[in-house]
Amino acid sequence: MRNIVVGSRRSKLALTQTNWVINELKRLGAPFTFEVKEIVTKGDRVLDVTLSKVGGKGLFVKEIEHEMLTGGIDMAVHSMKDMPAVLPSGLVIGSVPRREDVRDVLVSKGNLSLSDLPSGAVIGTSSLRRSAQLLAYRPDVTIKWIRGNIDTRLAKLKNEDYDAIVLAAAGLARMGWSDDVISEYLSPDVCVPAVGQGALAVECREDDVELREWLSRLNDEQTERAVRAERAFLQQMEGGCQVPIAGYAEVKEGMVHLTALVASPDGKEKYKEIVIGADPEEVGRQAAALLSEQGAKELIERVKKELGN
Ligand SMILES: NCc1[nH]cc(CCC(=O)O)c1CC(=O)O
Repeated sequence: MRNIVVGSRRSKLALTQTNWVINELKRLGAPFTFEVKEIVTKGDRVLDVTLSKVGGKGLFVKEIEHEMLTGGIDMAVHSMKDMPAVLPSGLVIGSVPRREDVRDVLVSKGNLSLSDLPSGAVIGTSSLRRSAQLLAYRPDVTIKWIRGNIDTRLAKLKNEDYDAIVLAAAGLARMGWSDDVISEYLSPDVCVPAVGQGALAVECREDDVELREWLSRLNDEQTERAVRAERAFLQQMEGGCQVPIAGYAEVKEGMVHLTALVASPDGKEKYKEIVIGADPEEVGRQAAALLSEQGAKELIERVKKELGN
């Protein structure tokens, strides 16, 4: 029986997601044995600065992809949100399993909602996307950067001077936290989720026909089409991690409904559109074109220049 070596980051979330996929494949009857190989990525080593400053989302997947291309591992499970819009040649996303809750959630001291937090409240996040949208809704709160995995952030909320933090509902659920810790599910109208949020990407070599056959059985077509639209939008915007970008699609009666957003870091400038269509990539490109026309492209160029690249 073929042994599939599955590369995974060492974090509890990564290992949980990896083991979930392995168990699903076993349940479907895949004729493989599985072995998990832990890989420490640059994103895991650099914990002291915001991600946007050290090179963005590619940090969590680059080393894993290198091992896959050189045969050290056969497959890897990533949070879709951490995947750059374009994959290296020779690798594919072999499966997009059914998506978890896509929403961001507020976890606050005293169980207060975003509108009930007092003026000047300190909210912890290290996501430009979240901070821009929080500030757009509540310009009177203070954003304070916070890093570390989900458990670390919850501990920091308890022990440090944060009044609230924002996390992905999906991460909390996968880590086994009860929704009792959640003070408010933020509506996608208030905080548009990140491209790929709540979804997984199972990556493998393009020419691994045998493994792809089994991965395809774990694929959820609606999630896949939604994520394709979001990622096509992300690719067109080419904003990297430096500008707040959000994209969230749903498939309803066969049509892809994409909400796309680009904002300034202070949340004062905001471009947002909903595009509906049958072809995911086309929907993503259309959303990018619409926002660009309105001024999002100029905003991205301006922010890049201000940051000196
Ligand atoms: N930013 C890191 C990250 N990458 C994936 C998740 C878990 C949720 C998901 O898959 O969207 C998280 C934690 C979070 O944002 O709260």
